[in-house]
Amino acid sequence: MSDTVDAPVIRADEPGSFARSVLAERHPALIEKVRDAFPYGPEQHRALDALRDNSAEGTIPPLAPTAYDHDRWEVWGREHFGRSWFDVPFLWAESYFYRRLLEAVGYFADGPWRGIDPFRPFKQAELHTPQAEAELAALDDVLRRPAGEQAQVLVHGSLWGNRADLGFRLSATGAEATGAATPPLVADDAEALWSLLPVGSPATLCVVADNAGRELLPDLVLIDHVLHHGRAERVVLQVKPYPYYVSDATTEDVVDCLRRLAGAKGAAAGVGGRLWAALGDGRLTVRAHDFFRAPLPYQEMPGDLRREFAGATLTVMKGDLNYRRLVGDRMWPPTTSFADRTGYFPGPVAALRTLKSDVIVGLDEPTVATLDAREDRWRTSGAHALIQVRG
Ligand SMILES: O=P(O)(O)OC[C@@]1(O)O[C@H](CO)[C@@H](O)[C@@H]1O
Repeated sequence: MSDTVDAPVIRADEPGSFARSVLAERHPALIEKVRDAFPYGPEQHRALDALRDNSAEGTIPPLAPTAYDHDRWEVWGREHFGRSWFDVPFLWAESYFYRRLLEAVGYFADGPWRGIDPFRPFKQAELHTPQAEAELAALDDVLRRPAGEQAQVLVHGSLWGNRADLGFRLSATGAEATGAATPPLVADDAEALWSLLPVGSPATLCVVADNAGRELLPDLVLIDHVLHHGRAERVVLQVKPYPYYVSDATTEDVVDCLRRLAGAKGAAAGVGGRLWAALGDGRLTVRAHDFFRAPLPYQEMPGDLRREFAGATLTVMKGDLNYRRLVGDRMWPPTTSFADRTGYFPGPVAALRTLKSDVIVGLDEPTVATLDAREDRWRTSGAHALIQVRG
């Protein structure tokens, strides 16, 4: 690891970079989308205007001393307050932007808007699109196939479901946004993943969720498969403790998805019913550890979370943000070993991720050469995906 540990931390200081486009283009667009989705009052409009102006040009302000979780952000933000949003680590800047956005809409304040998820309308709409309907109907066929085939299809469903996040679609176009064809994976350790969960083993699977809506639905279907086919005795689903990165799943989103499944027709309803029962008898647990909304890499996880991961037979990290936190949000040479980068992780870990930011490790030379030769933006377009496992 030591030869690559100095890979540059990703920041948004370079005009034209992906990170810059997220802060300078996606974030202002998101503020307007949230503003339009709710009948907010003048105070919230003023706060949203202030956040828009500040995050475009200003320096990063600390939270007010009376703010919810002020003390934690004082520590997390010590080195960054007072600097430009573009000069601090990209991971930190995005995370703090979401914290400030919640503040602006009154999420933490006493009053009627407390606890109202500003992204909920978008997450809910996703559950009722024709695509979601078709994906649920397709389960009638998929769940009749042999178990091994189901496993293969469902892991890909969960993987490509990651392409569906709203933050990504705020700037993606064409095939990137609609998610047309799915090319071969740039790394595919699916076999290693399933070998860690043999049928009949007393495994505990931990799934660290990413997005709600159209990603969480296939995640839940995959979890049902694992429990129903005896590949794990227990599953722990980790979600975010508060709304984050637009579409990230919270407990409320899990409940919405379960209701959607249970209320669907055919095989999907069976999945919903089984998962509902699994929550009732403790085979499935939902947790929302506080660290999942920290602006930090998993290498800095606290002891209790470390112990939790250590107790799992396998931890599956869903999505791009979890990948960045898992391997470190740096410009690694793409052939850097995934096993080395995740060596600190306290147990077997798998990443299921579509490529939507600059970070990438664990590729072989020929794959990198082919991608470089064919596409300018293969790291960030969302057109490619991977399954990587460290056993
Ligand atoms: O974790 P997800 O949902 O797969 O992806 C989230 C994400 O693509 O959105 C941001 C840009 O809006 C990226 O920086 C980030 O990694």
